Amino acid sequence: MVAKSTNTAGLRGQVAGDTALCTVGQSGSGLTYCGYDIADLAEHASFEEVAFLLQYGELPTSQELSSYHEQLQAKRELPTAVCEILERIPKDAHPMDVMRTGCSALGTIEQEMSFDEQDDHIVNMLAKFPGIMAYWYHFHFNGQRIATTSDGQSIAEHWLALLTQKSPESLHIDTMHASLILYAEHEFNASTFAARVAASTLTDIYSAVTAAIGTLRGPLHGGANEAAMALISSFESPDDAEQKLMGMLERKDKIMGFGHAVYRTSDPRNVVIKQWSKKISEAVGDTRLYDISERCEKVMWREKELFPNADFYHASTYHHMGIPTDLFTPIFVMSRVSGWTAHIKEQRANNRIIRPSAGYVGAEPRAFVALDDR
Ligand SMILES: CC(=O)SCCNC(=O)CCNC(=O)[C@H](O)C(C)(C)COP(=O)(O)OP(=O)(O)OC[C@H]1O[C@@H](n2cnc3c(N)ncnc32)[C@H](O)[C@@H]1OP(=O)(O)O
Ligand SMILES: O=C([O-])CC(=O)C(=O)O
Repeated sequence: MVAKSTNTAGLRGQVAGDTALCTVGQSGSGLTYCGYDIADLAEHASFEEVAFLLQYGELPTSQELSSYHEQLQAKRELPTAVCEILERIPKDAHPMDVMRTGCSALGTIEQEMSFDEQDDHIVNMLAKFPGIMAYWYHFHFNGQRIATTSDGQSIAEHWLALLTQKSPESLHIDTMHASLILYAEHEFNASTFAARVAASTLTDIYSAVTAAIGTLRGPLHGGANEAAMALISSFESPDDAEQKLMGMLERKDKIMGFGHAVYRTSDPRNVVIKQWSKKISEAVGDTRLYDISERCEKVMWREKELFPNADFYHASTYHHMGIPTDLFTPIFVMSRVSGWTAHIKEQRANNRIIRPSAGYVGAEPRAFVALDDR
């Protein structure tokens, strides 16, 4: 007899393994990395301190941090072969596909030959991902072969310097640090789980990260920051937003940047990125998108008890920093690679191949029918 559906859609709420890296929603809406509250990290730490924490389990001393900075800076330059591959990717490719291909290409040229080298390759990806995005972007949109090194001390500053080809202002650097910290890690989210599944086969670190990038790309996951931008920019004013949102909810449309698979009442990253969105909007003297976003937040809670997730206020924040919309999700990659690779290390340290079972809901056993008799 064929079994009934186990109805475990999305594996929601099921514990699929252990981690020492992160807790999500333990007190309803809490988020910690290695025991540290996200609000403290976002306020007091740099992204490099957080990346080090995830990679090694402890916050760095100042000596460890300067050595980490030096390692990261030393690895920024892209191999010529990677630049050549980036030049061949079409201009109309989605930048997330560029990140996926860039990561994969890097892994063919700077291969991980042994797991003993994993920490070097983690630093390599953290150092080079901004350059991969910026090189492809400037080659295709500005006809320039940029240098993928910069004077930028941090990954935040380096990325902004490569993107804008000028020294970024300190408000933008601080905002980018906070954003990269908020996006760094989130337990067994879809892309991290994909990375762990890949890692559990004992594949190389670039293959596992490539799988994760492809998974983050979708609009139900990391791609929601771009989709949220499309949403808020389709509204003319807060009143227009309210009116149109009501229609969308009636049609049962998905409202991008709202809701979460784990959090039930709020996403703790929202309060932080919302503050940065307000600051940046005020700094550019244009709070229209911020006001529209706030009205969306109010309507969504009133109508559906749905709240903005980490992606929603990232849209107005990045937009007012002058970042093109389709580069939003690649920034998520530059950050989340810290979390993915920490999970890959953790999986490797205590590995068993991840291979769950399926509840079978197909046809009853039946006799084979020859081709001519069908
Ligand atoms: C960094 C990140 O990846 S955060 C997530 C980014 N993704 C988005 O913002 C996309 C929009 N949001 C969504 O699609 C969902 O909320 C997800 C994918 C994040 C979570 O999905 P689920 O765990 O299945 O959501 P959940 O079980 O809470 O859904 C409950 C109900 O609310 C509805 N709902 C959830 N989110 C939304 C939304 N954004 N807009 C409209 N309705 C929604 C669901 O359709 C469901 O309705 P139903 O019971 O009538 O089917
Ligand atoms: O945890 C999730 O399902 C999605 C998410 O918020 C993230 O990956 O940051």
